Amino acid sequence: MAERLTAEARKQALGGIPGWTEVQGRDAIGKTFVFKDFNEAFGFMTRAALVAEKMDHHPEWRNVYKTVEVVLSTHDSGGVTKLDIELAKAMNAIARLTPG
Ligand SMILES: C[C@H](O)[C@H](O)[C@H]1CNC2=NC(N)=NC(=O)C2=N1
Repeated sequence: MAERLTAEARKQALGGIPGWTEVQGRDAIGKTFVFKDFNEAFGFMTRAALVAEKMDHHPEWRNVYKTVEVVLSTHDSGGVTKLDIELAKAMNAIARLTPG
């Protein structure tokens, strides 16, 4: 099982992934992506879902029209691990290919 990052390691990792912040009240990270329209938002989710499934690491997320709210946490470990950081980076890379 992946190990939870220390608060310090989490903070440092977040510094390298623009837009991601700590979720208040739980050991998780989050980002709200805003795209041009629903098509772009859902395209992002489709691409991200394929990566998540390949990683066997799955997001908590909510889509309303062109906005996708994402929360990442490693449920098996009860907090943020390197898997969440990897998926967050992958999502940022995918979002760059999905113009908002
Ligand atoms: C059995 C399977 O590998 C686990 O349940 C995986 C699936 N996807 C997961 N996703 C997330 N975000 N956290 C997990 O702990 C997790 N565990």
